[in-house]
Amino acid sequence: MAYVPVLVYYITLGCVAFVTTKIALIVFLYRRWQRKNQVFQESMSGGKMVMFRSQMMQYLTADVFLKKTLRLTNKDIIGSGGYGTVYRLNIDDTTFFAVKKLNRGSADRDRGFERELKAMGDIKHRNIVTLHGYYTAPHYNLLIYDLMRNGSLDTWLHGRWNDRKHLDWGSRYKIAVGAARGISYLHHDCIPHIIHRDIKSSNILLDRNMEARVSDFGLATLMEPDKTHVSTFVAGTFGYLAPEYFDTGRATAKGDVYSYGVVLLELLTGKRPMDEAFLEEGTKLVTWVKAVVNKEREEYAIDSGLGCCPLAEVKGVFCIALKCLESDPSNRPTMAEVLKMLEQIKLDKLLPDSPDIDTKTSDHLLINIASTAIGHELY
Ligand SMILES: Nc1ncnc2c1ncn2[C@@H]1O[C@H](COP(=O)(O)OP(=O)(O)OP(=O)(O)O)[C@@H](O)[C@H]1O
Repeated sequence: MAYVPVLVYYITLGCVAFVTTKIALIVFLYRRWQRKNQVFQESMSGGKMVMFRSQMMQYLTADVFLKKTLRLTNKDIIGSGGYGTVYRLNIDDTTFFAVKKLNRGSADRDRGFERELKAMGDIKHRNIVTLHGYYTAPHYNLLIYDLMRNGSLDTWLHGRWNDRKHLDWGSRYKIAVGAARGISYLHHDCIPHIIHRDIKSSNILLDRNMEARVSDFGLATLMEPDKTHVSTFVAGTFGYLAPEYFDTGRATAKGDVYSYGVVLLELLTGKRPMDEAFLEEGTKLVTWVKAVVNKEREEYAIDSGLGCCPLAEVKGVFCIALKCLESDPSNRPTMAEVLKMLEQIKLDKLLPDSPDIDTKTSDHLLINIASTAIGHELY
């Protein structure tokens, strides 16, 4: 009987030793993983540089990177938006990055800011712009992204005449599918799930193969946009915001689906969501397209710059866009469903023959619609 307390003692000791070793092992592995994934470097100007380790970054030291980054000037600017200015960073003849300088520094931020950035750095997907690292300083922050050679979808569709380039139907369809895949990944495959909150054509960037990459995810949550930036309202951009957002102020995955529907309409019609012509007539792109599609006259709304395109596919994408734009969020599909429907359109095309439309021959109709019919009698 005297053996029992001794036995209990040894069993307890064994359990405690086992649990302690496990915890120590987990801590050790976590620390090693952290060291492997990040390179910390203090800068000369009191900031902190963090680079996430990846294949692309393995030959770069944080030191070289930081020196080049801090030497960026106005002539390196490639764009600007509500959150700050974007620069092109050339490391050598073959390695380039895009550096986004956020207007505010880390002085007014809590530690959650860096935690969010690290979480953003973990996300790797072929339809999402990779965040390679960041630099935090008291008065500004820098985010280091992949450089997207072909700029934004917004510039391709609505840039000044000399910036605007031709996007045929094949390219537009591929962009639609790529962007849907990227957003679907954020919504369904990331743990925790991520709501983008600012889906729009200027946040869909195009790589050298014209593959769509979703950018700026997480930024809307990370920082309140610059108050001077008129197109941005709390989080998100006018023209892309789902109607319920104005009532609730809550960003949801279905709100992203709505914004994605607006991007689909831009791809189909070539028009901006808040085109001046619409505003003058007291309407907007979504309302106008809904009216056109209700009358089964989609061909009148198709971008005249599209050239020859398969009408069945185009109509299919109009139909998906309108599902995304349902006023009641619960009637909208999820992004995974949107992606499936888009892919199905090509599969269906392999079955029966679908008629093609040459939008060039109906140019005069499109011009009529755009210039006179918006908001009034459509036809
Ligand atoms: N990774 C990148 N590679 C290449 N160009 C980029 C990259 N990120 C941004 N840009 C360019 O810089 C422009 C400004 O980007 P930014 O994200 O700061 O603002 P935005 O998306 O246009 O507007 P907002 O800040 O209101 O969301 C983009 O339109 C794009 O042309």
